[in-house]
Amino acid sequence: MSNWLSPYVTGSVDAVVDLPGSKSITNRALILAALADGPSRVTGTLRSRDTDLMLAGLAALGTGITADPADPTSVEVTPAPLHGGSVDCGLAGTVMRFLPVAAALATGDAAFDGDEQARTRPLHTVLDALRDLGVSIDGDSLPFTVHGTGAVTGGPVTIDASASSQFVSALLLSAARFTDGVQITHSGAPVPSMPHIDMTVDMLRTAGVHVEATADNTSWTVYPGSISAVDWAIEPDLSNAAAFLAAAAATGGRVSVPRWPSTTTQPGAEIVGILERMGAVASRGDDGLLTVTGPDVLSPIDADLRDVGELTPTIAALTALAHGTSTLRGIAHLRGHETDRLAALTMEINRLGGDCRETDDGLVITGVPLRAGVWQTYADHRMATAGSLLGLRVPGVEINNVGTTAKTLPDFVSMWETMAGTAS
Ligand SMILES: O=C(O)C1=C[C@@H](OP(=O)(O)O)[C@@H](O)[C@H](O)C1
Ligand SMILES: C=C(OP(=O)(O)O)C(=O)O
Repeated sequence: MSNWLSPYVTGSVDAVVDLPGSKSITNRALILAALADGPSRVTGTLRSRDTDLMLAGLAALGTGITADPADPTSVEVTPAPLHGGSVDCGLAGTVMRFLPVAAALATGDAAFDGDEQARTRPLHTVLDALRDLGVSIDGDSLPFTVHGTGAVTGGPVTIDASASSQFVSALLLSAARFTDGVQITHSGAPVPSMPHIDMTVDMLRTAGVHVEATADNTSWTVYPGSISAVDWAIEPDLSNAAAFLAAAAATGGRVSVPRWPSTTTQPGAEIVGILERMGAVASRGDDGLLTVTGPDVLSPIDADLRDVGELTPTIAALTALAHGTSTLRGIAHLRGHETDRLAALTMEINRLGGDCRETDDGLVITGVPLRAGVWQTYADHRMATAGSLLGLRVPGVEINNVGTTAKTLPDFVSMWETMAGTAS
């Protein structure tokens, strides 16, 4: 795969970057719309590999999906009784975990497969939970087949969700349509990415679903009932915004992101506080314009990223540019993301002459002078954006397969080059 020379800036960036919709909110809205009691319109839909796979998967199972030809981010979703079909999950966690639960409500066999690399991502927890809830499934990882009978009994189920919050979100999203709803008990090490479960609960409530969660983050109940059709307006993707805001921090420059929500369930919003801890200054105007201004020198941090693991590649790249040693903890579960992100970040930062060490649950990174080199991405969109961040400060960083950013941000290269002032 070809390499892309990521832009190097001698000064600082100064840009306004408008981000497309959130992957996480889009794929939840699409599932809820497909299971709702009437048609829904989703506006600001992210159109990227992960979300297009969700659209295609729902359509393959019988849901009516119509994108406005004049504005593909405006999508009409018309629920229909689900039937069997073939679903490609790509490398999308939200598709491989959320959709099988909806497919259990179908009449017929739903066959799931995905990228080679997706076959090793943790998945059996959600399939075992479905089995416990009365669903017949062949397989424990991709590829597998859900034998839907048109109904799921549901009821109590105990799972270990310490490898991914998506196991809980997956069950919650479809459970109102189970005959007995669901009562999930988590048993195991703490659940990562908790704000993503809060996002699921929040969206279920918006769709009129009765859902309860205990304060200790170990059990959730969804009562059986209908899911209301909702016209969903998707917020910009704040996790994708993080890499651009981090560019301001890395270069002592300024990046603004319009339409930053005043309140949000997206964990990506936490990037602002993290950048402030590293020395940046942030403000949000009444018009929703969030601006980050970078410091002359980046300070190291000691941060528990368990809730915001998705931000790790961005933060790790920044700490490799900071003056001092940073410790990132609480992120052992990143070994089951698109790739083993702890190993990948260590390998690639060190390949550029950096000083990164893996621990049991994270990374220890010391900022040292870096050199040119090829940054491998392991089919991971966030590895590509992390390498690009280093490329702003280190001349000659080439990103292998930058196209992997299409997973959640197909326009990444042009947006990044425009921000850096190198767009042709
Ligand atoms: O539910 C979601 O939309 C997500 C949950 C998180 O997964 P994990 O809990 O596996 O970290 C996050 O990292 C992923 O990018 C999106
Ligand atoms: C972990 C991620 O994705 P997925 O939804 O595929 O788990 C991510 O986008 O950082």
